[in-house]
Amino acid sequence: MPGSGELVVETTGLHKEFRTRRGRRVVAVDHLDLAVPAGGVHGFLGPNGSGKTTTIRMLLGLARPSEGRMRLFGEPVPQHLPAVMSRVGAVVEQPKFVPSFTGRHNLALLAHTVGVSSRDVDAALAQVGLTGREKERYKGYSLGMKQRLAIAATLLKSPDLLILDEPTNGLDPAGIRDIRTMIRELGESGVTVLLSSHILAEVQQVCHSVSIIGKGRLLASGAVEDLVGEQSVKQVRVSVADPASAQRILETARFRVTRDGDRLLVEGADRAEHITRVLADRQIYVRELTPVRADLESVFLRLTQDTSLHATGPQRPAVATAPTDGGAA
Ligand SMILES: Nc1ncnc2c1ncn2[C@@H]1O[C@H](COP(=O)(O)OP(=O)(O)OP(=O)(O)O)[C@@H](O)[C@H]1O
Repeated sequence: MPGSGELVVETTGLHKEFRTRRGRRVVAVDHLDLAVPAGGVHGFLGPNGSGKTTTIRMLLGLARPSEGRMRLFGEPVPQHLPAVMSRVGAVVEQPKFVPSFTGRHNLALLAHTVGVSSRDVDAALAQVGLTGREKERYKGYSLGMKQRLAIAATLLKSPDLLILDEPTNGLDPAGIRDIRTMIRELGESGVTVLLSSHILAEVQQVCHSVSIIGKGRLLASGAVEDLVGEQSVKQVRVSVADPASAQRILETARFRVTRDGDRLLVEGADRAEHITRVLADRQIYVRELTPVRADLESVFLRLTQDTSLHATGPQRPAVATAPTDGGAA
């Protein structure tokens, strides 16, 4: 196991450009600095097409970077990939299982090739919650069960790092919940999980830390709590007897107000006193006034929407959030 404080995954200035058949340049990953600490679940978040899969493919030696450096467990890759690959499990695409074989038979075949025992097969099946379903044929498995078997296959060699690329894609809500629980348990068991996803609400419940990317660039990274705290929307939720009148009064006083059921969301968390006074002057008395904390989803939306407003160019946030006003073409 890596020591505490050690980075399991690290990229510095990682850059990848593709050329389309017509010769157009596509920047898939733009000078990306990633730092994934040991232990727990790290979310690798970004909208579709933001460069997550390309980054993961480069880490695994499946694509060649145009520029930049990468390390896994402190070792430079792809140069030292053979030395560290035994510690890495990855589900990037659906592995090829034999449809007519049972789940267990498929895993046993793989176990044979990686040289682990049938006891390890049963342990991996138990870890992904397939115990009791292992004697069913693979072709009868639901998408969620297939995904779990794919993860079980990577667990056979007891990896220290598990890389999962959009593992809940195409699953129904129950399947998503099952996979989420499983990922959380894996993170708690000491495995470092790098979980790529564009589904934010999902990730917030599972991840300890995240890196958020947009258009191949790092927009923010750090502990979920810190990101949510720093990027808080600076709104207050106001409850009054007559929200419609209160909204009119506050808007006249140049506050930005939105309706939230029978309450109001007012921008300007630092102006709580002013809000109370403006309303009291018109005989409207505040029953509740609470600051609204952002969730990861609203942080993500704001950050990724901001990137669409700025030209592309390298940004290197030191620790937490990247400035969104520094992009240069
Ligand atoms: N082989 C390729 N040739 C040309 N462009 C590519 C190639 N692979 C990826 N791209 C482009 O690179 C960008 C990043 O793609 P990538 O698949 O890494 O994003 P992603 O964040 O994983 O997206 P998704 O969530 O949709 O899987 C996209 O614009 C994509 O079209």
